[in-house]
Amino acid sequence: MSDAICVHELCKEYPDFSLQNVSFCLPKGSIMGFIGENGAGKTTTIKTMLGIAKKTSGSVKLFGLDLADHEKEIKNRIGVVFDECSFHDTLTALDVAKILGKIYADWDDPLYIKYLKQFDLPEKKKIKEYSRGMKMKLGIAAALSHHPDLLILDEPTSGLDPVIREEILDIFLEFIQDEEHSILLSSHITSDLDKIADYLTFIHEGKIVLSKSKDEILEDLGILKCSLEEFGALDKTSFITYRKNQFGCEVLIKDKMNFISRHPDMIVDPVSTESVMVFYARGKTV
Ligand SMILES: Nc1ncnc2c1ncn2[C@@H]1O[C@H](COP(=O)(O)OP(=O)(O)OP(=O)(O)O)[C@@H](O)[C@H]1O
Repeated sequence: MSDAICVHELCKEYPDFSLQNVSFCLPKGSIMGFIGENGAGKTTTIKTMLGIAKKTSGSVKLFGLDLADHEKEIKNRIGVVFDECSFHDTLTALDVAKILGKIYADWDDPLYIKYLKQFDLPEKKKIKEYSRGMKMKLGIAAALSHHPDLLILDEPTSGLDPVIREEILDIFLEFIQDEEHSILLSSHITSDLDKIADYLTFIHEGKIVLSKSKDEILEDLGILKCSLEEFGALDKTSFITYRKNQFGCEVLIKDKMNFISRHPDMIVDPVSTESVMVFYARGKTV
């Protein structure tokens, strides 16, 4: 299986923040959830990958090609949505079609109009009169309407109600059905990622802390609740982080099956995407 995205040791320096050797690959035909707390570096990674922000070092391949050498081809094959609306707010949805029709070789007006109707977006209303959710839906409609092979979406479902979120997640799932299309989706709404992501990449303070298939993560990791005495007796290599609370300790265990076989008396609960994010962001290491 070839990769739609392959990021290798990507670095970006801002005065108060640095992206440090970010590496991950997204196999073609799959959805990757890109997760991290506010300010972890998700948008910076996406902007640096796309050349919108200049990288300090590292390499990015999209469809196996270098962006610098194949910019036009690559940009035609990608649909991008950022959490802030990228269209000027005096435009209407129809104006957007006129502009994008000139930019993208495969722009599909009938498909765009179909999405406007499906998402209940008025064609002639100015974007400044759209709600936040409507602007987000417009961005998604526009990104899908030039038949991209890859969607890169920064918080695409934030600001949307659960009904339209589910509809959009279904569209994303349909999009990857032919195994040629892929999606990188950053989100705080971990329940959305639980539903649709095949791979999860966690970023914390500018570094990738975990990037694996969701199934592997769910099989490998577990949460142990134990007393402080029990925690003190644990083999320190058996866990990743821990959090103390008023009752004792919660511990993010790795190689869960092996741990359970060595500690049959202890109860290890399954992890969720959200709990893994919180353990990496707020848990302590030894
Ligand atoms: N143009 C910029 N100049 C300087 N610093 C920046 C710039 N853009 C982002 N940063 C800093 O980089 C850090 C990471 O920001 P980024 O937007 O990538 O985080 P994020 O994970 O997308 O967060 P959120 O979930 O809140 O959108 C922040 O500390 C931010 O202040």
